[in-house]
Amino acid sequence: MDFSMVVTTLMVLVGSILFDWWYFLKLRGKRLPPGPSPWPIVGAIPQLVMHGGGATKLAQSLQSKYGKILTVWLGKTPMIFVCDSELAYDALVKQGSYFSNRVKNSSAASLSSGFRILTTSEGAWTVALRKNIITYMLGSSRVRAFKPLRDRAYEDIVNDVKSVAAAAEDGVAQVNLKSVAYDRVFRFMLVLTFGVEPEENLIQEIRLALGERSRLGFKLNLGDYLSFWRIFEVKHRQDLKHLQTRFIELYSPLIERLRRFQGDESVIGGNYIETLFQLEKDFPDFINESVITSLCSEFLSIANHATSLAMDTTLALLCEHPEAKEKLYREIEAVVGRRAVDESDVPKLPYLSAVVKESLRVGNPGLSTLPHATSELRELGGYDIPTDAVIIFVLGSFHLDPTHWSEPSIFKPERFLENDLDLLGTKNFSFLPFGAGRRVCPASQLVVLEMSVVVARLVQTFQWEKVPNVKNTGIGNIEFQLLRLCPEVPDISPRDEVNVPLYEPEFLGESSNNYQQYVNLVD
Ligand code: HEM
Repeated sequence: MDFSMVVTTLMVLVGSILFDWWYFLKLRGKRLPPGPSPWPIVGAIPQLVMHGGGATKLAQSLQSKYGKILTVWLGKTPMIFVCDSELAYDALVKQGSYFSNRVKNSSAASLSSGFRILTTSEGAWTVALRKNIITYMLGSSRVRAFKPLRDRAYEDIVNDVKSVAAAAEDGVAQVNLKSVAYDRVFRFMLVLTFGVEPEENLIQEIRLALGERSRLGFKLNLGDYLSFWRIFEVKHRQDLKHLQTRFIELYSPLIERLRRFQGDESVIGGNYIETLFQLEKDFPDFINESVITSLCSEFLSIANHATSLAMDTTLALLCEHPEAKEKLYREIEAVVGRRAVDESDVPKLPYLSAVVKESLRVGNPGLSTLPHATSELRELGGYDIPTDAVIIFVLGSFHLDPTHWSEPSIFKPERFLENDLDLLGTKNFSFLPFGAGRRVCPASQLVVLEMSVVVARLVQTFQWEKVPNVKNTGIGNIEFQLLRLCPEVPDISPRDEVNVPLYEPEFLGESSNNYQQYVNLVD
């Protein structure tokens, strides 16, 4: 490095430290919620590193000292954690139009084609994307229309587990349910996205790339909080760029095929790409191949982990509470009998619904919402919330709040037979697994249906027990990610054989094509 290079680097370093310091002092002047005193320049980053469990877990551990709304400084940025359900109601409902912005950071910028995906964008574009996903992908009529695809996924999950059981010598096998469920949910989501199940090697390539997206995208990038640190993240930014190019390579044959052969009989109509082509007509300047690619990656990655983790966690909780598992089995036997549980049975199975809700309460895969931001300086709980703050609603704290729940950390599905709490917090916010307000998760109906059927079929088909002494190998809760590693790898041994009915093709929605062709295509 020559002398002028050294001088320039030093000047950039000093300049960015001074900028961060000025920025920090500007925000320190506000009446922010209390929290640990920030260190100069770095804020609470050293505490975060020492804690090792991520910022949300750190905030939860500080709650008893600082109260239910607190600030943890990451470098120059205040992260405000709302651990109280009533304050969350104030922010997400009463002041919902201000608190529904998203936070911009460097990884999100690269992975979202300049913040044009649903989880990062704002304004008219967000409204259009939400409307698109709610009306054409996840709304009730579309959920009904895509039922045949889900039926196939349910059957595949049970069959995959059966083949593990069949291969076991003594009838007892170990199965990693998270990975079985992930694989089938992923394939289902691929068909929903592209209208066809891609060839096996392409599926594996997409899966690898999405794994890399989670790893790079949800990593805490210090450069977002300490400007000078950005010079150490050049490689990270290059990796993100390469990854986006890789996604374009992987998806473009699938997208191109849909563009060229619209109405192709072998494709499931109403897929995500087709809805994006429609959106392209309304927003020609806003959407392009790179944006479509980012939207697909978002759709595929947000959906799979959370759902398969939630299924896995529910089963693990049932294994820990055999009396609840037996009660569920008896309910299914009494109401459904010896045939496989179908989605249409779910409303007739109140204990199943209570099990799913209780699992989402104590083991919610999303410990918190995605990060929110305000569109202008607002007040919450008597404190200032500036536009530069990152705001996290800690759903896990609402769910374990002793003022709302008796014995909050105990798994007791019966409590949901006695209360009338729904999934969207319409009664109160003490139970809020999918968030609320303008940024509420649009997939709650789909997720609960999938969880209910998969858990019911697995309980009616197999005896499950937890493998003793399996330790959590995990990485725990990663910041801003709807991910939670579940330690359990349950043991299975087959119950009496259950006759899963052969798939009956049915209505697939207005623009859909012949299901049998789809079956031929994927078989
Ligand atoms: C157990 C499974 C799931 C849980 C617990 C869950 C929960 C959540 C939560 C807490 C949020 C953040 C809300 C906020 O920031 O205020 C969210 C956002 C979102 N979820 Fe889910 N989710 C699940 C599965 C899914 C699936 C399967 C999909 C898609 C098929 C999906 C699509 C989305 C989208 C697109 C957003 C962003 C909404 C926006 O920014 O406007 N989620 N989810």
